[in-house]
Amino acid sequence: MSQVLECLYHQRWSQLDGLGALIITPTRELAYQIFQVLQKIGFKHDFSAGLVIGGKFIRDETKRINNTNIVICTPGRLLQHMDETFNFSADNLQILVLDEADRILDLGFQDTMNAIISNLPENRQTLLFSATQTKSVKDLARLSLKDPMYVSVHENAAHSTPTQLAQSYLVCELHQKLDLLWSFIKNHLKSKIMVFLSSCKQVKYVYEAFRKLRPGNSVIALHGGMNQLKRVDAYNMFCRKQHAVLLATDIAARGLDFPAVHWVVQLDCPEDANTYIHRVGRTARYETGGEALLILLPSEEAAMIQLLEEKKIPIQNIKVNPKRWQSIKGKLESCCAADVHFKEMAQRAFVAYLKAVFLMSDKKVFKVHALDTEQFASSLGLAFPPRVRFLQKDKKRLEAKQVAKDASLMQNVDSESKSNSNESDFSERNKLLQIDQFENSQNNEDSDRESGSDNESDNESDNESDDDGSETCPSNQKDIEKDNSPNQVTKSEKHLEKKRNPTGSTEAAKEVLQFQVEDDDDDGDSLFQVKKRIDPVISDEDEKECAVTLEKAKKAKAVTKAAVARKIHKKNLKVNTKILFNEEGEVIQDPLRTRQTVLPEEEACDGGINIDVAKKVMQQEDKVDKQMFRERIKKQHKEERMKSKAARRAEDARRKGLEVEDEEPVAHLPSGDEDAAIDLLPDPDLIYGRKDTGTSSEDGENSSEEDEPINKRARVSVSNEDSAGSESEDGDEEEDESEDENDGLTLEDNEELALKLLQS
Ligand SMILES: Nc1ncnc2c1ncn2[C@@H]1O[C@H](COP(=O)(O)OP(=O)(O)OP(=O)(O)O)[C@@H](O)[C@H]1O
Repeated sequence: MSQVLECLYHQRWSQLDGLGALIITPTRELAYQIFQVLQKIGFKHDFSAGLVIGGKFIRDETKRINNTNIVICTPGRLLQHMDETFNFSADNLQILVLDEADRILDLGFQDTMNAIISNLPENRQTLLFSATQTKSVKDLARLSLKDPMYVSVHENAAHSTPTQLAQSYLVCELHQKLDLLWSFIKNHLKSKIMVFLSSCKQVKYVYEAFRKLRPGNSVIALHGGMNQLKRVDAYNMFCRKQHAVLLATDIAARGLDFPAVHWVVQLDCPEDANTYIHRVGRTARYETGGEALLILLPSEEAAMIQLLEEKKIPIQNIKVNPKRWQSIKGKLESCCAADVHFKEMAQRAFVAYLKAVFLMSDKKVFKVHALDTEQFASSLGLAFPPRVRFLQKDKKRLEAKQVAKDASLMQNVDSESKSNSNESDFSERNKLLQIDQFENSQNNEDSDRESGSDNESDNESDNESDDDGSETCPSNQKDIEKDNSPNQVTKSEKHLEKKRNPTGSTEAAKEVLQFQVEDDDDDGDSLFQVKKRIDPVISDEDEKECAVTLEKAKKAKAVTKAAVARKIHKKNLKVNTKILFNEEGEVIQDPLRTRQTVLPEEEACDGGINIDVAKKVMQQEDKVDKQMFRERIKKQHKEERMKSKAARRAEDARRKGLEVEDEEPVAHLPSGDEDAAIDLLPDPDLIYGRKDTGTSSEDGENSSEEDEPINKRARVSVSNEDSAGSESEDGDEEEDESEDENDGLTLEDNEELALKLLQS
């Protein structure tokens, strides 16, 4: 860090010069820690510095990154800025620092780092730091280093780890690991302990389990599946605590400088000796002391210890004091029974561990088929081991290999035993059993030599390692059980069965409760999650039926209206129609639903739809609709009028008897009001129309449209009358009465009456 500050200071670097130093780290925590150190030691400088890591708001960074002199970052986020941030330039870069350089340059970051390096100027100083530095020429070439200088602290030292670090290992079975950890924590309550596990899901589960069981020391979790704020919180909390337990994945293995860590416990075996060195490096830092404990499985011990010795790591074997042993298996079982989420976490942890072991490249150390999965599941509190598909597939692959070997051997045996053709099935079966046993013992020897051995072969290796190692392993009993277990017989029977029926159904399909494994994106470290699935026990017939139904369901397409219409049209099907009947049983024709227009062009269309003709038909139909609508409204109005007229007449008759006052319209005329008088004159149109409409209305026929202006005019006159002070009711009466009057007058009478009125 001081080198970076010094370099820029000597060059009189200013904010206007842009990016001068770039520090890249593999984890966010490490970047955060370096940033904190930079703040401490560089606060008197004028340089601007920025922490550019994932899990933060990129918009804030985008605004500032162009004016930042020292950027501390993780590779992914830096590349994102290089790709997306306008004007981001590293052209003036003076110094590039790769912390934990071997990790940064390994396969996981290869593409990202290549892209980043291609954006950097070649003339720069490059500093690589790591406790396990890469000397790979290929890696150095990628960085375009000229005359690189290698500086090492431990190059000629007797050991590659600090002398003040006490290192030990103990061997225990997989199903005893959690009890061991619990016992260890309970016996070191005043210590600051870091515990390394191989996957996020294991960290999650163990954290949750210990949170429930309360060991008496603070338990903190740190893994890649947590959001950034929680990660920073966990980091800071563990830094502050005098004694606590940090459960972590390898994101905490490198570079992090937690103060005064007493113990580093590696509950799961590190992937290689380098990872071991980085993990134990979290304790015994600078001049302080510390202790490291490595937990190994019997199947891991020999190969791992050999790797550590090759790396000059002094480590001694220790044994557990059985008096201090505490088991939490029962408690975990009850937690799983009480809390389904906890149980699911246990299932995920189970699968994640197996996956981690399965994916390890060093098959001499990591033998996934050597693991006793049933006991492991039970130690996590699970009643049944979840189904792990990748393991099953791998087992099947190995079994198929085995069967092929058996078959070839059987052929030889058959040819030899042709002379004894009268042998019974029973003796043949016995022979097969013997051959099987012979084969197994052969394979055991082979698989001990090979990496990724078969599970059947691991009993012996277990025995060997038990002899070497832990007191806690009840291996003898287990082996006896295994020897007498139905598995051996089942396997030879399976061979026989397979010989008879090579395509026979799998036993796995008939398990009652199984789980399937799927990809999981939310976790950085592990890729799989457990999904609960219940496979009912089904007969072959049911299975066939199911298969047929599924096949049909797959073939069936979604039915659309258009598809139905096409089908109807193709098959000339007649669609159902709705017919209404009245009480007499006659069909009620609904004119709105029947089409009125038939065009000759339409008949010429032979199937299909002619758009132009259809338009014409629609226009015609539209006219018909309008006409029908008008008629319906008129009819309604007329009915209303007739009703109100009848009501008024009845009222009038009640008041005045049957007398009709002829002079009434004139009597209501206001004197001197010419316009009003003219308005009140009988309209010839009205009179003529009245004659027609009057009769027609009497006949119950619809009145014509021309009635409307007449009525309007009559209404206007009434309103004028109203404005002159007369009662509206009377006006209405006048209109109606005049109508009645006019009905009895001839044209000549009306004309005469009009002239008289004009003269007056
Ligand atoms: N000269 C020094 N004086 C006092 N303390 C120092 C000195 N150098 C380093 N330290 C302390 O030693 C500890 C480890 O230092 P640092 O983190 O730089 O080591 P490292 O080699 O980078 O470790 P790692 O390989 O884990 O990243 C830190 O707590 C740091 O403060």
